[in-house]
Amino acid sequence: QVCTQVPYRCYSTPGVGQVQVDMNSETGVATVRLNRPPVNSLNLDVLTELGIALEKLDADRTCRAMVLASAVPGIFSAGLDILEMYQSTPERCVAFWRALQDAWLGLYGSRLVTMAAIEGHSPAGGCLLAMSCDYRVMADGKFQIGLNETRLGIVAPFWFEDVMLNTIGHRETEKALQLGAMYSAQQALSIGLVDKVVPLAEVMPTVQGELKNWLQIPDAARVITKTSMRKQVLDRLRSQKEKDAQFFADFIGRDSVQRSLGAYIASLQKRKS
Ligand SMILES: CCCCCCCCC/C=C/C(=O)SCCNC(=O)CCNC(=O)[C@H](O)C(C)(C)COP(=O)(O)OP(=O)(O)OC[C@H]1O[C@@H](n2cnc3c(N)ncnc32)[C@H](O)[C@@H]1OP(=O)(O)O
Repeated sequence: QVCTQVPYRCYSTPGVGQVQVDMNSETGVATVRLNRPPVNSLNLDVLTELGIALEKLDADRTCRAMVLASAVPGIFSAGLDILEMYQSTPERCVAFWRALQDAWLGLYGSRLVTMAAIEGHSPAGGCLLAMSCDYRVMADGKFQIGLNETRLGIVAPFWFEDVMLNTIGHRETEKALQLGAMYSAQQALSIGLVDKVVPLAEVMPTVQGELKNWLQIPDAARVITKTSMRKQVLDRLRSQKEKDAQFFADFIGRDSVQRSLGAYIASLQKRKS
């Protein structure tokens, strides 16, 4: 559904879609909010919606920037939906992985200025989304961010690794990935995983302020520069998408990986009781 009120255009019905897009055509800035309570875990549907939303914004010539945020308080995104990887079928796994690849290629390769407003926890796939933006502002306090895959007994794929390498460098990435490290906002700031840390209520105003700097730069020059910086990493996945999807399905289907995921799900539930 599309609402036509100017200057806002909504690509989804507010409060209904799992990926809500508000486009302000006066400023050229779109706000994309993940909206899948309780934790914005990324399943096949959300990833497909996100991929389509990014594609539409990229094609919208009035759009110059996108803020990626959450409609769920306290959570940016809990990462990939673990239930998509646990006791699934190989066919579903491949479809799920393709949707993730496409959403990521759309985000990392976007011509728009992209900013992550991290107003909550951001593990694994959530951290990947944030790192794939051009700039990150995170709320100070109890929230954590990082690629924690090894703690689940799974492995961050090479393109997650590439994005982290390009964000925080080789040494920090080696430690972060092996340990499955989760960082507080202040720790994330100190290693360059986020660009600014502010109180929760200041995250959005800070993002809007920073956007002004980015939007002063002529789009064409900035986009050529961004493409040149990111092309190698994008091409590495583009050239082996099917192989990567098949590898994911095979890896996830292993008994040992399924056992690890089962134990991790149980530990999440136990934490609550
Ligand atoms: C070689 C390469 C080959 C390929 C190898 C494979 C590569 C795969 C790459 C993987 C990337 C990933 O993103 S893997 C995903 C990693 N994500 C995580 O580890 C996040 C785990 N979640 C948490 O830590 C927490 O939930 C957190 C996000 C901080 C929020 O804490 P809260 O206390 O607010 O909420 P909780 O009570 O814990 O969670 C609410 C409910 O949501 C569920 N839940 C939480 N996270 C979930 C998730 N990611 N997927 C599904 N469900 C989730 C909980 O179980 C609860 O379910 P109920 O009990 O039913 O209510």
